[in-house]
Amino acid sequence: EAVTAQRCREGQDHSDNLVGKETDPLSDKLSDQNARCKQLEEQIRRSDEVTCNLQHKIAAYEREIGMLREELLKEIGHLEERKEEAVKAAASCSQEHVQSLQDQFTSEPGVQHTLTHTHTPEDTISEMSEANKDLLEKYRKEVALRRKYHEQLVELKGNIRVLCRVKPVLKEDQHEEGLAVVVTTDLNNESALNVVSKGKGRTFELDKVFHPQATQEEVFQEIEPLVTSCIDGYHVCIFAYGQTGSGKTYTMEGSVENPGINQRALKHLFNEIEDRKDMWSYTVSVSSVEIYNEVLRDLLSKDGEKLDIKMNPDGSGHLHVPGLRVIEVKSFQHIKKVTRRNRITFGTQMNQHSSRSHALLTITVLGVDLASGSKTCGKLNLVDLAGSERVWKSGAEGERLKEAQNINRSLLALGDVIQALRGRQTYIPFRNSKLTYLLQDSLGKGNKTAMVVQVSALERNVGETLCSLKFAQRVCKVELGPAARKIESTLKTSRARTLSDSNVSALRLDVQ
Ligand SMILES: Nc1ncnc2c1ncn2[C@@H]1O[C@H](COP(=O)(O)OP(=O)(O)OP(=O)(O)O)[C@@H](O)[C@H]1O
Repeated sequence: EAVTAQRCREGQDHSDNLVGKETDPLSDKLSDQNARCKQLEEQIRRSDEVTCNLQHKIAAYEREIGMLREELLKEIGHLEERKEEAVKAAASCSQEHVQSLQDQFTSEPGVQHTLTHTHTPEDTISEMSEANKDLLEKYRKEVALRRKYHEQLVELKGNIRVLCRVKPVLKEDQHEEGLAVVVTTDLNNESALNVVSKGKGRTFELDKVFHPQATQEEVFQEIEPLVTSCIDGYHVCIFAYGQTGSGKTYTMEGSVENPGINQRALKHLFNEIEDRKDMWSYTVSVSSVEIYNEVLRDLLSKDGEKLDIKMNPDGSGHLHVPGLRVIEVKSFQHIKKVTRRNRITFGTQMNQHSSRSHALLTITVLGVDLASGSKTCGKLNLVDLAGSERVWKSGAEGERLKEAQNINRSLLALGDVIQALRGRQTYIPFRNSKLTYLLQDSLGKGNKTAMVVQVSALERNVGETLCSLKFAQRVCKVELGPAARKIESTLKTSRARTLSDSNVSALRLDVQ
């Protein structure tokens, strides 16, 4: 029995040893995994800390930008006040001077004789014109300072800005299905937009989001610095993107009572030109084209003449559109007369008055500095794109299908160009559509661009809203490098460079 018991104990020890041998590696693995988990938890904690820090930094930068902007505006206000004071002081001083001279002439005939010999009226006039020169010089310096601040402000904001405008729910939307509001803005964060789709929430970060009640003036205020840049000799492109009926035309053209970006930009442009007339002479000209089914038409010609885009035979390397009507305009009223548009519109299931063409209004501003004779050439492209909805949703067939396919193809080409810019590719496919070909000199390096992405807040449009916002985020991540003024001495070469640079990998893209 004792022997049996001894064997049993030995057997037990043996099987314990076996189990121990099998479980040892497992518990080692377990403790390895536990250590790894702890490491990962530590990493997550550190990443959270970094994210939190970055969020604080971003908030601080945004506050700083806000403060800088306020300071700049104040500074501009002060400069304006100082300019007015100086001009007033100079005017009253010269009046007093003239008055006292006249008094002396009339009251003391003897003085006339003395003055003729010691201080002639010509001397006085030349003194006064010297004083005026001084004032003009001061004024020039102030304007230059103002421009510098203005450029800093634009640089601070970045040279490709993606704005989003949420269309308010209108009475005419009320009778249809899918009326729940699924797109919301954030009161505390003016660059965030929340979209709920299939029960899931998603937040998009853009440069600026306008809530549905935002006014036309509020939208324009964001665009205004870019319009001013165009007078300073930059190439600027502002375009509206979004599904049919999302408010592109409302934002760009607006209504009679509530004009949109186009009219406000033109008014601003002519006001600025008037303000600078003592120092600069400007020539403003406009052209207007429509791209419908990949056919380019001149909207300023009587019968919408068909046009083509070609390389300029002058060897400068930039594009031109032979036969395009370019009309010189003298005032805001004049420009309104010549730009009456005639876009091709057809009804689709999405919107009775949907515009199925891309419309481009281009304003060229040539400036001559009266003092130095140097010249600038700015260009403002205002682009109202055709609806971005996917073909299947617009219920298109036959002609309409072809039309929708062309629209989608050109918007896709626009996306590809942006993707290529983002990816620092050596080849940028500008030629894949008439739209991108025409926008070539506004989308490459050295230009300033703002895209207003229009979205509907309603559930029934949520698929298109998500598509538009994804497109917007792609654009948002493209950095075009510092913008470049087009000044005449370097105009030819810089323009040529702008075009050819777009085709090489020299783009300084800072993509996240
Ligand atoms: N912010 C807004 N406030 C008031 N009404 C608006 C606003 N945005 C759009 N609308 C109205 O919604 C309707 C559709 O807008 P709009 O024609 O601008 O859309 P769209 O995107 O240009 O369409 P399409 O692609 O067909 O040109 C119009 O009646 C317009 O007046």
